[in-house]
Amino acid sequence: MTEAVSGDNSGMDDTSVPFRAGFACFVGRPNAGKSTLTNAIIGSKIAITSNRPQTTRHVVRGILHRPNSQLILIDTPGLHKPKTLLGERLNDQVRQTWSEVDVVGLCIPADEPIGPGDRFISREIAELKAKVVAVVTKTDLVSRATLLKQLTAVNEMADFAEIVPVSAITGEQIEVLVDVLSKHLPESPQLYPDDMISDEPERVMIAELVREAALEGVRDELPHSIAVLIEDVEDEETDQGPRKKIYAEIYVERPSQKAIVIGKGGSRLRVVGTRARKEIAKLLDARVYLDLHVRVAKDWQRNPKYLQRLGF
Ligand SMILES: Nc1nc2c(ncn2[C@@H]2O[C@H](COP(=O)(O)OP(=O)(O)OP(=O)(O)O)[C@@H](O)[C@H]2O)c(=O)[nH]1
Repeated sequence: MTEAVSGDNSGMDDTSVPFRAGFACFVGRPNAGKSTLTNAIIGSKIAITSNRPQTTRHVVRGILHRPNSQLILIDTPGLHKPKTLLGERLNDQVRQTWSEVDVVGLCIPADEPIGPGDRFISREIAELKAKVVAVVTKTDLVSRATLLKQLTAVNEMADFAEIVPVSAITGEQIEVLVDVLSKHLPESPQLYPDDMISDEPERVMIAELVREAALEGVRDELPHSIAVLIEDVEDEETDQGPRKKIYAEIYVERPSQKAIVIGKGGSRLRVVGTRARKEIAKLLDARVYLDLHVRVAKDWQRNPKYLQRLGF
């Protein structure tokens, strides 16, 4: 059980407490709430979330600065049964990430019984050098009694360093979780400068925002068939001042999917462009011009050439 107290040490200059820094990631079966939790902790929209499983593709990092620690969060895609080359590469990427972190937070939803998926992942991470903290997510969805039962079940499932119940939606216990994760980091000097919240390449983050906008409202029709490549980002001067000119390509697998993305007379693509542009402008804190193209790349999920181009 967690024994950490949530504390705001800001302003304190306590040299007797060693500085800790390192990497942490959340793992868990699809839909366990990993991305939402990462967002709640970092406080900025850097990992794509959706109510469909397996939407997190890229390893995204957020950096959390505290007076005595620096926690670097890595967001991994869910481990799943690989059906395509993309699936296999994603699983390799997940295992690679797991082997590099200091602390792993195993996310188990409070509102669903523990299943074979949770046990499978739990066994895999038990082999790692990392400390494993069990995170019981979505506590806002259950009663205290149900939560207590789930905490007991999690406690019996494996030997965790700690168990922390949280709700990413209400924010309950988020600070406690950060304290617990930070406590298990190794003693180390700061690894990144103070003002960084992410070292994910800007283009990957921009691509995620375009992808999210393109999927909005049509997730059922095109769940995994969309990928986005940022071809170029240019700084340009205009009469209204500087702005970023971004060239993005949306890849789909079939002409029918291209039609869905573009919509009648290009109507949907305009909405996608506007939505994505606003989000990108927020991310970059700049004026943005977005040039969007939709291309059909047959079976890109199975084609090593495309996968490489798209960064997998
Ligand atoms: N009520 C409630 N819902 C949550 C909470 N955390 C996540 N969810 C919802 O659960 C669903 C899945 O959350 P994600 O964060 O996308 O889950 P994930 O584990 O990253 O999923 P994959 O990317 O598929 O591996 C979304 O609909 C979230 O809104 C929470 O604390 N409370």
